[in-house]
This record gives sequence, structure tokens and C-alpha cells, in this order.
Amino acid sequence: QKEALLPSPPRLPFIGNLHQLGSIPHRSLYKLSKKHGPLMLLHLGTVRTLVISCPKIVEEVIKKNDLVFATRPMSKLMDVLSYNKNDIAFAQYGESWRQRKKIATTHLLSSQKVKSMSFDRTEELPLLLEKVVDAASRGNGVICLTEILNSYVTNVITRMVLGSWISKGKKTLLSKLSHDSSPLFYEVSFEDLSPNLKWLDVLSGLDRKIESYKKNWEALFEETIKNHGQESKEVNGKNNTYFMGTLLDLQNDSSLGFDLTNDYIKGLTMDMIIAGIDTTFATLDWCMTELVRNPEVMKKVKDELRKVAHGEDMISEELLGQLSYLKVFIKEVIRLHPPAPLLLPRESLQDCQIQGYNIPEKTRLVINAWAFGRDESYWEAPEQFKPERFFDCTVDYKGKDFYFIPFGVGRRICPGMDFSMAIIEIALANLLHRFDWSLPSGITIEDMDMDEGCGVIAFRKQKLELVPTASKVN
Ligand code: HEM
Repeated sequence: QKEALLPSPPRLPFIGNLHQLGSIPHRSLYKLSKKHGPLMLLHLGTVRTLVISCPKIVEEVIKKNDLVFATRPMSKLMDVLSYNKNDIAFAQYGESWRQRKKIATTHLLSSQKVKSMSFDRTEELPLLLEKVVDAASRGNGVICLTEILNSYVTNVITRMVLGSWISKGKKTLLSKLSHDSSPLFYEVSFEDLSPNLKWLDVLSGLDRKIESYKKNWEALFEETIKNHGQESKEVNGKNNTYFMGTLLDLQNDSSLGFDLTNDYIKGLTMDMIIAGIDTTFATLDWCMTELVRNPEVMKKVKDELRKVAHGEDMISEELLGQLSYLKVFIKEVIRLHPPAPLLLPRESLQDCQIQGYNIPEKTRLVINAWAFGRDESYWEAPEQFKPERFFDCTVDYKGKDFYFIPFGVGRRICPGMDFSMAIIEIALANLLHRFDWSLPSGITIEDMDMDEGCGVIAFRKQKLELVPTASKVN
């Protein structure tokens, strides 16, 4: 059987190759792939895991076996993150999953819906800019931009998902729950290895952590559902566009053809928070980091903004279409810093073949999209930061170009691209139009650590501290 010959690094008893993942798994897997090839078989504990590090093999999988790999692996922790298999991102493939994904793409994340929520984004902008001015006026003018970006993204996404009446305390809790999801993803549950080992999950505190995580979400959901139709309508008037409101209203729509249960609504809402906040915030943070490291790029972005703004001090959403350099700049950032570098894991639903190897049912699949952005066969001088590479070419992140898939690919592709880009573009445009940005005195570009922290989402490990000064807008 050819499957047995799949290249595979030597493993240890019991843990297999787990120790080789290191603290930044996409970097460790990239190094391992240089030695063992672009298709490797790892044993993560008892889990057989295929790792793909080359776009050509992903193309083969998606073209021949997308359906075979359309499901996610299930485990005790995936049950929690998928709201008991009622969400989109972590739940298994099947008819009810398809219905939920369709609801999300049609009613929540379509480009029309994203446009219709312009008010929510625009209303948060002056608060973001004020926060920058306020933070800079205290102390020595140095601000922690990472924290400000985090709170901006949390504020925008929570109000778009749960309504603008959500209190500040709830927003903080949601931001914490979103951050808590990423490490939960990598926890090992002994009960998954054997039901007899559940006591170890109790002993390690994992069960307590899961219970408190679930309780916090439940309390939030219940309150939001109760208040829908009361406070929410008072604040939002007739314009009940936020996601949970939209979903609750859809429950009365008989043309849906299936029962949109409260559990589905909770699962979908949880996804929008978990999958939306950290990815969008990490991207904004990397964008500002690369701008400071590349002053000539910053100048080009600012020149374009000044030209388009015609002396106005705010950039409105109507102007974003004219900002072609800003758009290629963001593409270049996510080429080098995809926020979910290993995408989300998949699992085979039946036996299949990849590159002529027999792959049995229930094999986990990990795609190292981070490695694709650095592949010299596809990118000229991949380590160079050069937004211009995207001019005069049609390469895009929508899932057709297999060497640039920061949002994933195939049936499981991210449905939130337009939603996050709208938030990122308007924030960047205004932060750059209104302020000049520099490093605190005594700090140089060489001092900036470009490593990622550990977790499913690749945040930059070091917080971004910068000095903003008011910019001339004309
Ligand atoms: C820069 C921002 C974002 C990036 C880079 C990103 C990236 C990804 C990636 C890599 C996946 C897995 C795809 C795969 O398995 O092939 C994914 C899935 C998903 N994302 Fe995003 N995402 C972003 C923003 C958002 C936002 C704002 C939302 C919603 C508000 C969202 C909702 C989802 C959902 C629901 C899934 C699961 C799709 C499925 O399993 O079928 N994402 N995202």
C-alpha cells in the first residue's frame, strides 16, 4: 500500500510528532517540509495528520476531493467551539451545515449586506481617532496602537453582530471570549483519547475552563435574545440590521424551507465573533506594523489618500473604491502574514488518493497557507515587501489562485472577506489620513520583532507602540 510510504518525520512513542510543532507551528511545519517534502504525514498524538505545503497539491485536493475533505475533525473542544455542532466554522459537513452556510452568505455577509451596515462602521470611526488623540495626549505621546485597534474591531463587530445597544462591559467580555477560543483550539483533551481518562481533564482544570466558557456565552445569548424587540428596537429604530436581529426575524420566514432554531442562531453568532474579531484585528495590526517598517510604502498610501480626499479631513466609504494602492498594500500584508496561517483543519470523509498515495478515511488535513506566500516558484523575491507586485495582475484571495489562500479555499472558504475588508480599509484610510506615524524615540525598525505568538490566529507577538502626530490633510 503506497500510503505507508508517505514521507513522515520520525516520531516518539505516545506523542508522535507533537513535540515538533514548536511554539509557532506554521514555521516549524515549513522547516519540516523543506526536509520531508510538500506532502508529509505526521502523527499528532494518535491523530494521523497530512500536511500540505505546496499550492499544486492543494489544487489537486480541491479539484478532485473537495467534498471528501469538506468536514472538520470533531472532538470535545470542537463541540464547545461549534456550539454543540450548530455553527459553520467548526461543525461537520452535511445538509444542516449547508443550510447554515447559505444563511450566512446570503443574509449576513453578502456584499449588499456589508454595504448596508456602513453606518455601524462609520459611527465608530471618530471614536477610534479620538482614542488615538487622547492616548497620545497622556504621557510621552507614545500609544499602544495594538490595544486601540483591538477595542475598535471589537466595538464594530459586536455592534454589527449583536446590535448597538450592547453595553461596554459585554463588549469587553465578548473580546475576552473571542481571545479565549484560540488557545482552546489547541488544548488536548484526555477524554478524547479515551473516555476512561476524563478524570485527567477534571484534574487539569480543562473541564472547569470549558464550563465557564460555555456559561458566559449562554448568558450573553439569552440576554440578547430576550432584549431583541425591546431595547434593541428602541435604539436601532426600524433599521434592525444587526446579525442576531436579522436571524431572529428570519425565524418567521416560511420560505427558508427549514427550521432556523435558536441553537443555530447562537452557533452562527458565536462564529461571527470568534472568526471575525481576532482575524480582522490581527490583520490591522500587521498592516500598521508593515507601514512603519516600510516608510516609502507609507508615503505612497498617504499620497493616494490626500489626492482622493480633496482637502476633507475624513475619508468616507464612498471613496474606498478609488484607493487602489491601499488595496494592493493590504493584499501584500496578508500574503506575508495570513492571520490563520494553517487555515482550519479538515478531515477526510472517506478513503481517497492524493499524489497517488492512498489516504484512509478520517485522516486530518492541514494546509500551510503561510508557506504558500513565501514560495519562490510563485512569488518573485517573496521575502520583500512590495505591494506593487499585485498591480497589473489578477491574483486575488478569493480562492481561485491556490498560491494565495489566506481566506482558505473550496467549500470551506471564509465567507467573511468583504465584511472584514470593509472594516480594515476604512480604519486604515482614516488612521493614515489623519496622522503621521513614527516609532518611539530610541527604537529603530530593526528592534521590531516580527515573530507571531502561538495560537490558531497569528497575532504579532510584540505589541505595536507608536507616536502619532496630526497630519496635514491638504
Ligand atoms: C482578515 C480577516 C479574515 C481572515 C484572514 C479569515 C480567514 C479564514 C480562514 C482561513 C478560514 C478557514 C477556511 C478553510 O478551512 O479553508 C475561515 C473560515 C471562516 N471564517 Fe474567516 N477570516 C477572516 C474574517 C472573517 C470574518 C469577519 C468573519 C465573519 C464575520 C469570518 C467568518 C468565517 C466563517 C463562518 C468561517 C467558516 C467557514 C466554513 O467552515 O465553511 N471570517 N476564515
